[in-house]
Amino acid sequence: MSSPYSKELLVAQLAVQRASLLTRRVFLDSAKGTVSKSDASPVTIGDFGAQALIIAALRHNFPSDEIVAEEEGSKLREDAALADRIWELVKSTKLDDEKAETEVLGGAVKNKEHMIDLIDSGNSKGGRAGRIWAIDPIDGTKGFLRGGQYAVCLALMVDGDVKVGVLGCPNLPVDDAAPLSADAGAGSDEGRGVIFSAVLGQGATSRPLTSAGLAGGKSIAMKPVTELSAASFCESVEAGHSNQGDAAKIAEKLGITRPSVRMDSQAKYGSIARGAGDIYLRLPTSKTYQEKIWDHAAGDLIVREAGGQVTDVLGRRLDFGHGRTLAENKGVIAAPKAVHGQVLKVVQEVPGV
Ligand SMILES: Nc1ncnc2c1ncn2[C@@H]1O[C@H](COP(=O)(O)OS(=O)(=O)O)[C@@H](OP(=O)(O)O)[C@H]1O
Ligand SMILES: [Mg+2]
Ligand SMILES: [Mg+2]
Ligand SMILES: [Mg+2]
Repeated sequence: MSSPYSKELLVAQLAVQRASLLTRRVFLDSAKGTVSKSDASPVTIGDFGAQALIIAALRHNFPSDEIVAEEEGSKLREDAALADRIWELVKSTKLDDEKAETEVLGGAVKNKEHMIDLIDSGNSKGGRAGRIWAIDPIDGTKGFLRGGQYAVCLALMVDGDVKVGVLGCPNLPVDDAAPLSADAGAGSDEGRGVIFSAVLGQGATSRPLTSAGLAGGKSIAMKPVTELSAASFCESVEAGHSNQGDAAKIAEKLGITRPSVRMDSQAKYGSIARGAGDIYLRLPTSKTYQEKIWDHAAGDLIVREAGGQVTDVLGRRLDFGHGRTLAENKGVIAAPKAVHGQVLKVVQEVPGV
């Protein structure tokens, strides 16, 4: 008998793999078709194209599941040139493995109109009931534009609980033992590109990102931390996304002398899950910003399945059942289970956090 969620895992991994290949093509292109959204954050043809390919694969396999995705298609109905560029990418990005491409992912998207409809269909409100997929087609879009790390993120929640999580990180080293670094390889694919995945209760894995079918996976685990002072921690690149000043105070109180590694996207969760780094701190910068579920769902499960604990700054589990946002959480602390309590205690000693 196959293990629970084996089909969901296979589809999610291949969908993330194909979408990651699309984003890689855009990453290498100097014209990324960037437009500004209503909240002034950027979105590119890579974000739209990756979202279309992932939703196409989900609709083919799980037509009645709901989907919460970051992007929407309205801009593409007003901007034909932009839609054309995305369509060129979407129709020409395929996995080399014919069986994976057609039998598992369902092959090519029919036409440009259908592509826009697919992009628009990730508009579920989310919630605590039923099967809901969360998609961030490019997490760390600012990093993607800067030449840094980014991640293609997909998670399945069932009744508000994350069951499957997959992260495609095209710019992280394939080697799980490579030290944590802000270096993103400057566009060279040599030795780079990894897919992290996890199923609840079944552990976490990493595998190389290839253009074929799925490459062999290896089990990953967080590194045991015996001395917190020797730990490495990572945080956001963007100072507006995480309070870097408070993080520095917390590191100092923990006796950590190494500077933080600033890395865009959920690549941070993947990096600590495989023991390249130890702790991920995301400290609120505003009282009103609500974290989005697609920015955390896959990473939360991958870290927990690799032996970590993930909470907010008040020590509460991240609750993905409140809708499109983590409305009842503030910030994120991800660390190996054995030291999470110590880190949380120090976080709570810093005034204002
Ligand atoms: N104010 C504020 N506070 C916290 N987080 C915010 C904020 N604004 C945006 N975002 C979200 O941050 C996502 C990028 O992830 P990171 O912050 O981990 O990476 S980065 O280093 O900042 O690029 C980014 O994800 P993408 O939009 O997918 O790039 C945003 O959803
Ligand atoms: Mg994001
Ligand atoms: Mg995004
Ligand atoms: Mg965004």
